Amino acid sequence: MVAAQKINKDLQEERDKVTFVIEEFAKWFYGGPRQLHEKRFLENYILSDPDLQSDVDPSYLSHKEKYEEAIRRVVVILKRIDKLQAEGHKIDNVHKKVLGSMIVSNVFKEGSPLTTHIGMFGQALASLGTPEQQAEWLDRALRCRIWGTYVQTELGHGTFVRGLEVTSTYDPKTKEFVINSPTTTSYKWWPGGLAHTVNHVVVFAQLYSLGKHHGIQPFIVQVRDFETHKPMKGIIIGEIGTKVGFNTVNNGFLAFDNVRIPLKNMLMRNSQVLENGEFIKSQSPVLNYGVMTEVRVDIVNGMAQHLAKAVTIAMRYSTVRRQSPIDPKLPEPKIIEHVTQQMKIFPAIAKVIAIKVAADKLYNLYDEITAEVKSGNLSRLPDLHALSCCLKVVTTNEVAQSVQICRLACGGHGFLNSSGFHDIYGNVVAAQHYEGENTVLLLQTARYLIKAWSQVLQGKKLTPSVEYLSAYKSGQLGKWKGSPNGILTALQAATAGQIALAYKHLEERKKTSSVEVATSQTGIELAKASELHCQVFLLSSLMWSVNRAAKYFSKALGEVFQDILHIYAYDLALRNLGSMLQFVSFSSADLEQLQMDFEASLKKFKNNSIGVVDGFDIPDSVLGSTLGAYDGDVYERLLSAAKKSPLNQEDVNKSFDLYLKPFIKSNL
Ligand SMILES: CCCCCCCCCCCCCCCCCCCCCC(=O)SCCNC(=O)CCNC(=O)[C@H](O)C(C)(C)COP(=O)(O)OP(=O)(O)OC[C@H]1O[C@@H](n2cnc3c(N)ncnc32)[C@H](O)[C@@H]1OP(=O)(O)O
Ligand SMILES: Cc1cc2nc3c(=O)[nH]c(=O)nc-3n(C[C@H](O)[C@H](O)[C@H](O)COP(=O)(O)OP(=O)(O)OC[C@H]3O[C@@H](n4cnc5c(N)ncnc54)[C@H](O)[C@@H]3O)c2cc1C
Repeated sequence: MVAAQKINKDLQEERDKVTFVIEEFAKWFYGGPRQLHEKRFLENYILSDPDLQSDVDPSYLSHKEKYEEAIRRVVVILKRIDKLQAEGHKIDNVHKKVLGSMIVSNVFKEGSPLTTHIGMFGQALASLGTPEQQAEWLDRALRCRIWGTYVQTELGHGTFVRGLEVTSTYDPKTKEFVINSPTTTSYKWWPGGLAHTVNHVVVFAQLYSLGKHHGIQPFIVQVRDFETHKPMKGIIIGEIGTKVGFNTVNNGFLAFDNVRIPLKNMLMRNSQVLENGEFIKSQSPVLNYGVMTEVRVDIVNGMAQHLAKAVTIAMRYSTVRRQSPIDPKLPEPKIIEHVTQQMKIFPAIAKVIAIKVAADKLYNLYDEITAEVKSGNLSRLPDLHALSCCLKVVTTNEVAQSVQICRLACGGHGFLNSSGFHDIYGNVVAAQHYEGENTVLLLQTARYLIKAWSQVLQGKKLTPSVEYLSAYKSGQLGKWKGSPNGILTALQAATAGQIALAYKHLEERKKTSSVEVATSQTGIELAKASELHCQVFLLSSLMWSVNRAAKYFSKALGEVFQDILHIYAYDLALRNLGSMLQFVSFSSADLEQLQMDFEASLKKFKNNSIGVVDGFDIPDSVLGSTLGAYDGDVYERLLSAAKKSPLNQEDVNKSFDLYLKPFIKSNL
């Protein structure tokens, strides 16, 4: 298909310079040839459905119409998936990821009202429900015959889950729970799909039984009638209004007026209530937080894909766009020739790879540790929690910033909706808020780091992700070397130094305050330490992966990975100089050299930059951008998109006769 396209000649000229086989890179990026093949098959199979070929640009629709169009598209896709499965094509986890983050993000530019159904409601049933409960609800949920969402946050509390107000009180006489929202602040608020889409919820509420409080527990509640879709008795439900993005996610509010549900509707894989009201405690209260952990892991993977879209747009546009002669005797260059443009885009390309590699490692860790937890071994759960929290934060923050930079790198045209940046940005910044507020999650990782430092002080052995703290304590880190490996050790020294300082100040504060107050007072340093620890993880994972690539891939691709690693490491070092200067000794010559090395790495990568974004393998139908299409036909696309504006469907708008003309006349 691509071969038949007429390609912009500047873009072709740059593609001709690429030194590696793009297909080899794409296979690596998607986890292997099978996965790449399946991804392409699914994208093509779903997006070619005639009912998705509508010429309607949803950004011109009203809020209500956008939702209705999103639901229409949901059903088209669900039918398509049903057909595929009926033909014997198994939808596995790989496909779910593809569906979740690529196709869905383009078909539903502002998010899908069913993402939390698949990603959270289904997951809650699978991980919190007993086998009997799964038999009753899970299969129907997976086949989308019931729709649900994950209802935790309230108007008054999102972060502090233990502070939620909705109550679930067991009535042993009727063997029912009574779910109630006692105050305005106890209204459930935010869940995706809640407002007008779902008919079930997994709701988190404070459990009371036989007059005793047993903390936050999950319950399944039907909120709308199967036939009429009207709210069930005692259910007050609606939508929370327009947002910065995510406008088709149908986020809702929900209150319960003493709603009765049967005993079997408490999800009892972990804790249980017996018929007589007796409460059986789970192995750990945090087992009920498992769905949040899983989604944090998914978010990291999603961030690599969002940024891949943004850099594909910025890179292709920068190859097609010509502006401002560099040498006055020569024609205007492609804007990618300006080194400042390379400085904006190439580190963002490197970040896609670093985040993808970290997400893969996190998925592996998630799978290993979840299997251990299922067999009753919770010992490594804190490792997973600490890593998933800080990675969720740092990747959402970094990607939000990089998407902005890519948008700005496209000049004025980047500000058009048709460029695609607006929707990518809306989806990314939403993730800075949801699934745990970013500062709060950094502080969770910090708890782990402080414990690790205390173990170092006691001479204990640490888990691999924090082993560098022992190396710092024994004076092995802190000498500057300008290689990626040297940057990693410098960053490790800065992180360990920051943790040691936070620990010291925490201990000092503990002399006059409680642990909790002292921890809160030390929050700024703790959050900084977590952020740095995450950067250490990202860089060390990338180094590990690039070294591995040298063994498994062609020499040409191995070199590209090396170039990417260098750009990533130099950029990271330059951005974190302040933190490193406190704990590592540099000369001004070292810093001058770092800047020169960074600039040289941009130059070295330049010829392969277009090849890498092509290797992200994002078809135009998924990218949805006038600036970033494969053929580089930017100006025709901009014009054609503008012509579709509803305002352009008539020569004169009625506001002229209604307002402007009378005004001009009245002032004569
Ligand atoms: C056609 C369609 C096809 C469709 C196909 C579709 C395919 C779809 C594919 C799927 C794609 C999906 C993509 C995503 C999209 C998502 C969309 C948006 C979703 C947004 C959802 C949300 O937004 S949903 C609400 C999230 N709301 C939070 O996120 C609250 C944060 N708030 C807390 O999470 C707790 O409140 C907080 C602070 C920890 C304190 O909890 P607390 O007070 O109980 O505990 P403490 O702080 O006292 O901690 C006590 C000890 O527990 C430890 N610990 C705490 N948590 C732990 C944990 N999780 N695991 C282990 N350990 C944990 C801690 O480390 C301490 O350990 P230690 O004592 O040893 O230090
Ligand atoms: C787009 C979107 C989709 C969502 N989807 C869902 C969903 O499907 N289901 C669901 O249940 N929820 C959902 N949520 C809710 C979301 O999970 C919460 O908004 C999020 O966890 C943050 O909690 P909060 O709003 O209470 O923030 P707050 O905690 O009120 O944060 C406000 C400020 O207070 C600070 N702060 C709070 N506590 C601390 C602390 N301990 N230490 C230091 N600073 C602190 C924060 O850092 C922040 O700066 C969604 C939210 C959004 C935006």
